[in-house]
Amino acid sequence: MTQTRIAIIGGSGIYDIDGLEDAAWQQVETPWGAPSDHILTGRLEGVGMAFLPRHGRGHVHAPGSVPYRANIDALKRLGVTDVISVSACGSFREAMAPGDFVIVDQFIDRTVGRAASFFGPGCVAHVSMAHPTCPRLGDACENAARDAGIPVHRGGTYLAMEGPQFSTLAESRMYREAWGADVIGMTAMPEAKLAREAELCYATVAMITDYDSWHPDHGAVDITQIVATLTGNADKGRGLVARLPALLGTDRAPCPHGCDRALDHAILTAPGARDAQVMARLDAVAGRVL
Ligand SMILES: CSC[C@H]1O[C@H](OP(=O)(O)O)[C@H](O)[C@@H]1O
Ligand SMILES: Nc1ncnc2[nH]cnc12
Repeated sequence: MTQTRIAIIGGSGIYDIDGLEDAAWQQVETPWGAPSDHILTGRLEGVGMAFLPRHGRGHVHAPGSVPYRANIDALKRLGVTDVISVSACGSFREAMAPGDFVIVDQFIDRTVGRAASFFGPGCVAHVSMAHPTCPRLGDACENAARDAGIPVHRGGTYLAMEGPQFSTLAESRMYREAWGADVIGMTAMPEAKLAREAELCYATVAMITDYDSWHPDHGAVDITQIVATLTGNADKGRGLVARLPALLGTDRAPCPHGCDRALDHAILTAPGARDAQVMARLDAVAGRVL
């Protein structure tokens, strides 16, 4: 039986978590460069935890320059089994109001130019992204949010835009009306793709901060309002995280949805045709099958 290790990737406004026993910020090196920051490790109710601020402490990484591959590799290297990605998001639905949380289950990837795979020439792999988030982890996030009294919606499609500018009104209407997206952010892709390649269970918790620009009563997105909403929701985020260890437990059975076996039939490059240098970089991410 594997030991559970829960990672929280903190989004905008979340640069630290408190309450960890044996807390220490650890520097982790990866073949993909340095992660966004050192990683805070420790234990919560006997369960191993790791916290990584996606934009770095002080918010130094823009959505397009977050080192997504290094971040996921570093978490895998630390023995993480489950990744909960927390993201400040705009909402395309009246009912998903600022202050609410949405447990996202689908993504539309509109990012461009970000390194979106650990694989490539020398070792080619294709994983399924049909169901990009882990329902078991989604259950834990939903239950943790409900226990903490947070208004939570289960299921939603996250439109990942490139940014850093917010959407035009025409884009906002298109994403909402024609594409059926529910929330919008700038960072869940390629993070979710990389987590799947690294065989990690992954869930996104969208913290709604605004109505983007489509809503006739709310006008354009305003970063001041976003930050105020985020600050006001910090306790909710803490409440959700605090409940996760009890819900996930210390011993982790294989994922019933197969997230931890995503590479079983994914690698196409014949063993004799694989590039040794490329293979060396995949030691943490794909070591189980290489
Ligand atoms: C602070 S508004 C825009 C910024 O916030 C979100 O970041 P994260 O997903 O890391 O919480 C959004 O994706 C943008 O990067
Ligand atoms: N409206 C919005 N668009 C993109 N990212 C966001 N993060 C928070 N609000 C957002």
